[in-house]
Amino acid sequence: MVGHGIPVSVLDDMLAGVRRFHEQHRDVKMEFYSRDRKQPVRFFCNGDLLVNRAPANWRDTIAFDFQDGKLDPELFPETFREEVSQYIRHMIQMKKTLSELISEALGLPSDYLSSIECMETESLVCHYYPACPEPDLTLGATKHRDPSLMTILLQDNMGGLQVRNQTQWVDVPPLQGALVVNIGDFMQLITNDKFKSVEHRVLVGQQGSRTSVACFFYPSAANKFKPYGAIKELVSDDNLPIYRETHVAEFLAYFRSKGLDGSPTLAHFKLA
Ligand SMILES: O=C(O)CCC(=O)C(=O)O
Ligand SMILES: [Fe+2]
Repeated sequence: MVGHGIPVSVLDDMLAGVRRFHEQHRDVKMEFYSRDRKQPVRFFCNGDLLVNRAPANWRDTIAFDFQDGKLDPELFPETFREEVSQYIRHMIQMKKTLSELISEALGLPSDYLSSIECMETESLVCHYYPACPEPDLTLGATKHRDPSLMTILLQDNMGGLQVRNQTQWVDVPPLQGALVVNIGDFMQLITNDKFKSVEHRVLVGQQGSRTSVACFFYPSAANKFKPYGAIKELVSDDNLPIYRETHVAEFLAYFRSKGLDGSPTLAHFKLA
């Protein structure tokens, strides 16, 4: 979908900021290095390394965890503080619009998804995929489905993102000024398969590095342990719930315990 309402310069500034951060000397970035998820701003390499038996992800990431849209900008690296602040404001705006559109597409009142507070918290991850001398031996990101409700993705002009359509991997070519919106597994769970999450991966290139920014939306911090299951209006006697209820804390813990190994998260929550 085209990022209407978001000036292209905001997207370009964000990508340039992400690149600036990652291309600094390692010592500067190490100030933010952490593998502790409790750190709301953290820089790490190959996030999955310690759990995943699949090939390593050829990328570095700086992540920002916003709780209900809030995170003190003082914690952001100065290198792109303004860009992150501006970008997240636009993401929250766009989330509101998409939340209404998705609610309507489900045949529900437009404020339905906002009323159940399922997309109040944002996790913003800013990736850098270095050029790889032997790109056939690895992947930028191994195949996975996002565990979020929805993800808004911004990519630079290098290409490499692919989505799975049945048995084929299909390129998602970069388009300046455009954002990609992915449905995540938690949305599939609450919509009882009406909206399906998309499997995707990122190839690495030999020529030049790639930057991208993914904004994942999750339930409000206050609802971390609130059970979510199939939306009542979407189930009936001939359309029974497919998955058991779960809360986002459990869902993410399960997702993280297996890493980006490509195995389906939702299978674990399926009712017999
Ligand atoms: O870099 C990309 O285009 C995709 C990143 C991604 O899939 C993720 O962070 O979950
Ligand atoms: Fe993803």
